[in-house]
Amino acid sequence: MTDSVKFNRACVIGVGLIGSSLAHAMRTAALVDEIIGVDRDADVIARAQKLGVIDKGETDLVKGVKGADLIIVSTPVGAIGAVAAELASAADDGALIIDVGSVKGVALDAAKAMPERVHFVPCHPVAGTEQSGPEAGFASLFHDRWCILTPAPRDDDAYKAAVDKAAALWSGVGAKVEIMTAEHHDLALAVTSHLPHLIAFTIVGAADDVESVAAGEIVKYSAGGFRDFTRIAASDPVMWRDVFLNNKEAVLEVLGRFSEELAVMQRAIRWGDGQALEDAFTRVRGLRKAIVEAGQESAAPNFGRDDKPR
Ligand SMILES: NC(=O)c1ccc[n+]([C@@H]2O[C@H](COP(=O)([O-])OP(=O)(O)OC[C@H]3O[C@@H](n4cnc5c(N)ncnc54)[C@H](O)[C@@H]3O)[C@@H](O)[C@H]2O)c1
Ligand SMILES: O=C(O)C(=O)C[C@]1(C(=O)O)C=C[C@@H](O)C=C1
Repeated sequence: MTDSVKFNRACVIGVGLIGSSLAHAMRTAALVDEIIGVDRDADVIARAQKLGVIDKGETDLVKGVKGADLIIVSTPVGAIGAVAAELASAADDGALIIDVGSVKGVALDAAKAMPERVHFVPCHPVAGTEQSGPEAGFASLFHDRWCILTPAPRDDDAYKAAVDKAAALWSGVGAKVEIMTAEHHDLALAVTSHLPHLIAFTIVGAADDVESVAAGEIVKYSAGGFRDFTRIAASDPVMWRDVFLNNKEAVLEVLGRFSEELAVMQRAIRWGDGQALEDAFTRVRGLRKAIVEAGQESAAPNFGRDDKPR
């Protein structure tokens, strides 16, 4: 395992929340000399440059990645395949390519399709917020958070070294690194991230549909639980559209189980079965305790981080 790592030129493709956070974090940790931003939106490039997130910017990927020894694909998941296909010929020999997508099956397919001269290591930092765009990024986003790597099945030494380098990069920005298969990642994250987002989008939508409760009342009485759901439901629609389209099977599997549990609750409420409700709530309360003890809970609303712009 490589202990420390340093890049000459990083190219961040998709300079939004995660791309700009990684740019800030790499700069803070002195892991890179120069950062080039590539985004399909020229306005994002202009804003990122003004904020000092990137040194130079480009809307043309082929020009932007020239000379980069590190390429970070931080676009929505639905764009990873097409971006990787361009990188197959545009990236310099020996370049390390990572993505940060929330679904790993699609990134693994892209990594497998890469020529051997470049090294694509799929990554997912399990850290984020409901905000998007270059203004939302901050250097400490990845501190003490997990970053999951799902490497391609390549056993040549150059690829193994690239996986080590990717791990060292994430450690260098404060993350804890874990390696697993893309399939396992996508099922685990369907449970811990994708289904919760789907539920939040649905709950907030359902509240909006209850015509006899005025919108003003929803705002007025949103002090606790519902307010937390509205934060999650404010997440980027394009990002989440792509997550659900690209992790269809795992999400449908956990959604099926959720629906069964919900039906059990519905039945207990209908029949006044207090014991069933109490037993179910007691069982899940233990999970929250375990998460807090493992230090994985975040103190909303600003995650306890001083440098997070709000
Ligand atoms: N937001 C989170 O909490 C979070 C956490 C971990 C991982 N992720 C993953 O990180 C990735 C980026 O998410 P984000 O929240 O930073 O999104 P974002 O909307 O803040 O930024 C995405 C950027 O990508 C650009 N883009 C889109 N398609 C492009 C293309 N084909 N070529 C170049 N640029 C393109 C957009 O213009 C935008 O600036 C997603 O894959 C997401 O699943 C997000
Ligand atoms: O805290 C939040 O706002 C998040 O939604 C972050 C979160 C998550 O579900 O935990 C969202 C998507 C990612 O792929 C990783 C992290």
